[in-house]
Amino acid sequence: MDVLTIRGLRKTFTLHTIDGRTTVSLRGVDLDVAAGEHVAIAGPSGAGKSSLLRCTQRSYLPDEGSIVLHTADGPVDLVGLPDRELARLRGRELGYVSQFLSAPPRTGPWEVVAAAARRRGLERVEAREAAAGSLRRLGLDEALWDVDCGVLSGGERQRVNLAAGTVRPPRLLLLDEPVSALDPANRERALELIASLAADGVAVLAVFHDLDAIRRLATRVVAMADGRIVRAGSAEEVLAA
Ligand SMILES: Nc1ncnc2c1ncn2[C@@H]1O[C@H](COP(=O)(O)OP(=O)(O)OP(=O)(O)O)[C@@H](O)[C@H]1O
Repeated sequence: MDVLTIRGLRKTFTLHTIDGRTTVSLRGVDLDVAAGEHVAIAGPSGAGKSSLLRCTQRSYLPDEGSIVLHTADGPVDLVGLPDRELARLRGRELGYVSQFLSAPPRTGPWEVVAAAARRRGLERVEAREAAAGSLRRLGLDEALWDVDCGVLSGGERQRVNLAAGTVRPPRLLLLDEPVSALDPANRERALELIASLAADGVAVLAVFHDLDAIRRLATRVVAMADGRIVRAGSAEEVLAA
């Protein structure tokens, strides 16, 4: 069952500060991601990997094409979706985990992750419990659960981010380098958590620079170059090429 259907996606940036020069980041991308699939996007710097994730999250608005999320209420094209509808979907069905945590001031990890669980439909008490389970699973020291996220280390923040993205997982989860700041033991916990999402039917679209993570997690790899998908297949096939 497809969760995400992308067709003819194009994105060009106009650099107003440099005489209106343009950079093309996506030159017509077609991609499907099914429930329980983990699709890793590989490719050199500047290939368009993050642009593809950001267009799907709709933090970038594409110039052309469609990005259809097959939600509980039927298919929805995220391109052109009104902001209110988009905000509702981002809470419940579309998750995005970047390298960086953006938490409101003076909130702690437990509160941040519980708020994510509540947006996905859990009641207050269950949300707190689910958040505690996620933080524990990612090995975040309990002494840190109520401290201001602003004082956490990069690796601690990354785990809070991942816990918020995966607690009560959404239908489609976008991951942009989610384990880049983690030490080996915590990286291992995080990869195990991400691997377990497939069993819940979550569709994952991810960018990892780390080839070992791609080999372990991806059910399919798509290689991008110069704004296009140039190859797709198993991790072995695509990474060998
Ligand atoms: N906000 C932006 N403004 C202008 N140009 C951008 C912007 N975002 C991306 N680009 C351009 O689009 C192209 C693709 O960038 P993108 O970040 O998607 O590549 P990437 O494959 O994720 O690279 P990396 O692996 O280095 O993160 C690049 O040429 C980049 O300069």
